[in-house]
Amino acid sequence: MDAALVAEDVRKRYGETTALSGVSLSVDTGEVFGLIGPNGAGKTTLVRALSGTIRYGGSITVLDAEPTEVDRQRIGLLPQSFSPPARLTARELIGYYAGLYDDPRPVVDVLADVGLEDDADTWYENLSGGQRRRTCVGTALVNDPDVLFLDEPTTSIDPAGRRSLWNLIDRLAEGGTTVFLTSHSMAEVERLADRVGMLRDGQLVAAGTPSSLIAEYGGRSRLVVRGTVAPTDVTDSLAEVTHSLADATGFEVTTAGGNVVFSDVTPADIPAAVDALESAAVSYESLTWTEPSLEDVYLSLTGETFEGRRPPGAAVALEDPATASAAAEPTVSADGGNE
Ligand SMILES: Nc1ncnc2c1ncn2[C@@H]1O[C@H](COP(=O)(O)OP(=O)(O)OP(=O)(O)O)[C@@H](O)[C@H]1O
Repeated sequence: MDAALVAEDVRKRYGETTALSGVSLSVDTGEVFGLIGPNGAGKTTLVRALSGTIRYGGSITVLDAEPTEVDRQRIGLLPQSFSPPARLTARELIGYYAGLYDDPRPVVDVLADVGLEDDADTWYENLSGGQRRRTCVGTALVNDPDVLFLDEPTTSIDPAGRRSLWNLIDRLAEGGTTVFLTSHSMAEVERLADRVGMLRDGQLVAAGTPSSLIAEYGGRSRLVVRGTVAPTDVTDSLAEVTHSLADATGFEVTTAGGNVVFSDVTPADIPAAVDALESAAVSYESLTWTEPSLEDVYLSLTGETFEGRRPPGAAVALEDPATASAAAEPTVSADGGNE
């Protein structure tokens, strides 16, 4: 497949600050590439370099041309911060941007794409934060771009609006649009991106499909048995019990903070673990199965933690051991993690 974007050894300094130090990547036509990384990692700087709005070192081609030479009709850019005139309506703003191109899309179609038909005639200053952001997304769609750069597109958009924007991005990609987006929402990137790049301190430290990154950096799936109590007539040591649980199931079993943890288990393995707990007469409060997610990849590559973060990946809490076998096919929220 043809590459729509190719970056080789891209470098950027702002005075003493190194924002990008040798980033190389390529994005295929029609691919959705998600760029993640901590604040200050260089994501916006890379979007700016790729979209031809800053000078940089190294080499970039977008649609086989240098970023500043590429036909602007073929590029759409949603910057991270965007401050249009406050007393233009959403319709006027999108119409203004449409007027910059020779062959723009009908403004009503763009308003429909971003779900603003009902608020199209409200001044920008009177729109909610999410409606404003959707207006801004609309301005990047007026020229039906072949390559679309979206720098944190869903910031301040509510869950329903976010989902409809995700569906829109899906449709654009299905139609052949190449999408390069940045996001702090791992759920968003996992949902949308064909491939993900992780930027840290101006360097691309990992890139691949979400599943390959999760397999490489996400850690292991686990069944956490909370509030465990060993059978006191046999032993009061949970550590001793773990040996019998490991022997009975063949899994690695450890203890952590009063919990028993089975590692590398699939949902189909849960009944065997429940049977082993019962045979060993271990009582417990609940079972939670977790699988690694992009969030775990992020955490492992940055060493950061998410405040108030729930356990990694899709979680299934099973209060009643009798229901454990039903967990072989757990319901997993597509929205998932932290936003
Ligand atoms: N115009 C500028 N002048 C000086 N320094 C800048 C400028 N733009 C960015 N920087 C610095 O470059 C580094 C990378 O910034 P950048 O905005 O690209 O990061 P980011 O990954 O997009 O961050 P965030 O997630 O917070 O949006 C940061 O240290 C930032 O302070």
